[in-house]
Amino acid sequence: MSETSTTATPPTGGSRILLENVTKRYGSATPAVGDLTMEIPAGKIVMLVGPSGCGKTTTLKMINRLIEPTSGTISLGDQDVTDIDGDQLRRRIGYVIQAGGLFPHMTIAANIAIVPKLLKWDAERIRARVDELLDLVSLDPDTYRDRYPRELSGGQQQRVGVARALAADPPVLLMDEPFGAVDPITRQRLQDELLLIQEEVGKTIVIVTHDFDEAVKLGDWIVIMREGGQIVQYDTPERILAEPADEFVENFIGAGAGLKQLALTRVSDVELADAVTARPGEVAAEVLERVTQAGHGHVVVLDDRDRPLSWLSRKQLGRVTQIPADTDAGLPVVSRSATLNDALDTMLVSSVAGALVTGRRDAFVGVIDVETVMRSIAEAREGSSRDAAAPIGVNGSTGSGAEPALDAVPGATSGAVLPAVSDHDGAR
Ligand SMILES: Nc1ncnc2c1ncn2[C@@H]1O[C@H](COP(=O)(O)OP(=O)(O)OP(=O)(O)O)[C@@H](O)[C@H]1O
Repeated sequence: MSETSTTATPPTGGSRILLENVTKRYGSATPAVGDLTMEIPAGKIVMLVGPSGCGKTTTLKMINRLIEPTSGTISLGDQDVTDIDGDQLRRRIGYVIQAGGLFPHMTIAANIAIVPKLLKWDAERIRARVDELLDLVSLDPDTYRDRYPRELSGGQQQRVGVARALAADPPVLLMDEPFGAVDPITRQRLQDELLLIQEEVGKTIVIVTHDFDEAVKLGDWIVIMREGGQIVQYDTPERILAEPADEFVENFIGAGAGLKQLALTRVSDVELADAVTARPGEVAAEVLERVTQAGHGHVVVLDDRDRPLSWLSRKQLGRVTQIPADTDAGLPVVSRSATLNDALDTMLVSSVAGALVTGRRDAFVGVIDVETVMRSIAEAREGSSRDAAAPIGVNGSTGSGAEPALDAVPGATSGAVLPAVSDHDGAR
């Protein structure tokens, strides 16, 4: 059983975003963002990282015109965003902020329905869309649609924030430190979920983060910025780790670049093992027979939505007459979008040196064992440098006028990094 997280063509597609010679001054002589030209490829996740105050949020908010650039142009697909009314524009660009930014006096359903209401969708269409989105972000619609934000955990609120941003199916999603306000375990889960959602929706996503590890995990591409919105390096996570552009990037990556490479391989990139499965209520002796015939040591018990409930050994099966419906709270479960790093962490608590792997809506897809992880890590190290096309990212003139395009020559740029351009696929 093996699956892959890579889709060559985005399912619904996002729009390419292009910033051309964009400058933002807030008043002082030094601009917050100076003469930035940057392409965000359609259907990809681009991470903006850099130290506090370097201009990440300013860059992000200029894309949906929450901040107006002092000069330069920004286009979405073929359209200059300054030609689009600000409100109209923001309906076409989903925006997610830390802690979800939900309106406390509105129910979850009403929060998600804000843009569809503005777009005057009829009530039935809105209701259906709200339920569809709650399901997409793994919240049960019947349980959550009528609750208020204060009745949800931080992670759940953040999920609703993502659902709200996706409500009118915008081609672009902007996220400002979306997972900054939740604990590390919830953050890992939300990151995994975002990757699974992206497999379904294929949006163009720009995410601001302080966290380089998050950038490595989520990004098809990473933009490393320094003060003034200066691009220091714009490349794939693999190449930034393998070939940091300079000392600033090295310092930013921090210690353990080798270990961080483990975060580049996902559970979905490796071969998963099959498992024998059973449902609560089945006769234990019959299940034991299946397990024995398959030459396995365990059975995975699944609920009616294929979510794992428990992972029983032959010994445990021998002690019961019927398969129990109990949920094992300590079950080692990992999403298929999780990194091998996450998987190893999870396995440490598992007595069978493995973990159960789940996909969309927490449905069981297979088993990953510790040998597979170790083998994949060794292979990933050997073959880490793949050629991938790099988008444009420079400060200063591109030297080519209106179209600072993919054939721009690195030597023609002033100051920053314009990586080599080759075939445009397969960031990971
Ligand atoms: N409304 C404003 N008025 C004046 N200066 C501002 C304003 N907003 C941001 N700045 C300045 O512009 C620069 C870039 O700020 P920005 O918020 O874009 O940085 P950032 O990289 O997102 O930082 P952080 O990671 O801390 O959020 C900073 O020096 C900041 O002080």
